[in-house]
Amino acid sequence: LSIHVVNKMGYEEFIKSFGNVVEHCSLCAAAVWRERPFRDAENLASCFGDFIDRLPISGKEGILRLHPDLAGRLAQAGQLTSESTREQASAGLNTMTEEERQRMTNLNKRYTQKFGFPFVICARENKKDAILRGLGERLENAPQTEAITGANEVKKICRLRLLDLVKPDSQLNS
Ligand SMILES: NC(=O)NC1=NC(=O)NC1=O
Repeated sequence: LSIHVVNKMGYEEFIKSFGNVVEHCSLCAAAVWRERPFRDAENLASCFGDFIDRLPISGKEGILRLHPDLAGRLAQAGQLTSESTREQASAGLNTMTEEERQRMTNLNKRYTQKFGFPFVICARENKKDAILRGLGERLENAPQTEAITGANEVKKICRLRLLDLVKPDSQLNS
């Protein structure tokens, strides 16, 4: 997509195109549409980021609750969205040993029990060892801290998904 095409979209088309750049949260796209026109993909990503930053803690937690666990039940059942499937595979989460998977499952369960939302990290910026380490470390954080830390990871995931969708004109045969 060219940013010029994006800027001409009505909100239905915009939501259809960007409804999953924040996992299962088309509300974000529905809200960000009003900020058009966007200069480029980075500007579009920062509009999504600002929307997430402006949410109250309850809204940030809500966005985190919409995320699938890493290497969790949905992943093992092959029921992740295509974006999540690709991201989790890129971190090597689909090639874990049984021991690693067990450790991930236990840590995810402890994290979700403590915070009331799942552990979210940008899988494209981390490999499985960093993810397991991050999960163990962040488990010690205060709830308020983790809602914000998780939301910042969602912003990284969202930006990378947008950069996949919106290409600079130089890269398009427009
Ligand atoms: N719980 C998660 O962190 N999920 C995910 N992170 C990603 O980068 N993709 C996901 O599906």
